[in-house]
Amino acid sequence: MQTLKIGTRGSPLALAQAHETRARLMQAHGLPEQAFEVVPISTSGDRIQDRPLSEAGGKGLFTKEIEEALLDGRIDIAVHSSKDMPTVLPDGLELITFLPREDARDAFIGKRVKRLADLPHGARVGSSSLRRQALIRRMRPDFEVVMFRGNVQTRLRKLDEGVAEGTILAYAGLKRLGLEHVVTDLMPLEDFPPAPGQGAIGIESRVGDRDIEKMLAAIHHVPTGQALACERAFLAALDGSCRTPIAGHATISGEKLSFAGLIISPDGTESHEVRLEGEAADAAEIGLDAARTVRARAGTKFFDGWA
Ligand SMILES: NCc1[nH]cc(CCC(=O)O)c1CC(=O)O
Repeated sequence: MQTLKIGTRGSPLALAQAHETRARLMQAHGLPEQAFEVVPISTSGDRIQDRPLSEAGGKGLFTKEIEEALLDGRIDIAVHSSKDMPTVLPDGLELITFLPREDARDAFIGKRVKRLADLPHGARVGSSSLRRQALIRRMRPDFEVVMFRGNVQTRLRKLDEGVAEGTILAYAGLKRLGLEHVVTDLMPLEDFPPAPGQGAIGIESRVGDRDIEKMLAAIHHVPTGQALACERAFLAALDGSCRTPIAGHATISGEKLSFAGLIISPDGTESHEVRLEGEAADAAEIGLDAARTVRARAGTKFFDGWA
């Protein structure tokens, strides 16, 4: 039998996610480890460390080289953090397989205090995500947000060195790395809504590759797929103005879906929220509807300021 090649980035988180995917495929199909090979691929996003990704070219930076390998047949599937995936994929590729979502919340890591709200006036908080920066400023305009990139270990070192007094990261990523012990608090979904796709591992494949599609169908988690369809439709409908921080989170309960979305100015002073419920089967329409609603609430002037 040929080995199935699983492509992903070379970061510790990407490799952990590829290994989780392999374990689920082994379990679902009764296959040995040797039936799979994890292929690490370096992307432009991994190489650019000195500026925010939103300035360097955005999300596609983490996927381009991996998608080329998938289209060339050097790998058979690609494992991604769904959050890092652009809403429009290259022709011939699809993102239709999702593993059961991990906790989607953001986590706070404080050096001296446990909670973000307990930091003293004027404290420095590290983050390079536009969404987190804006949400931090909305909660506490007195804080100074400092640029913080790099992997978890680098960020923890920066806290030790006193560059900032706290930072915010996705809880899901920390859990997958076995680092949940560094977390001092979890941010509530209501005040600090996560990015669309946060916490969900997505598996990209070639359109029409029947054997692979069948193999992946066995590990696909339907409710996560529905939540992601809603969140990604919301994001896609608002993406035109890519400097606007966007949050969106859908939860599924039986046949029902609840969605909460938010757009916020980078300085945190103006934000617009939307909440919608409906049938899980209409996930994408709910996301699109939510985007229309929030766009109408915000007015066109909202997007003009920093687009
Ligand atoms: N942009 C980096 C990125 N992409 C996915 C995760 C975490 C895992 C996830 O959300 O599934 C992270 C790190 C972070 O935001 O802290």
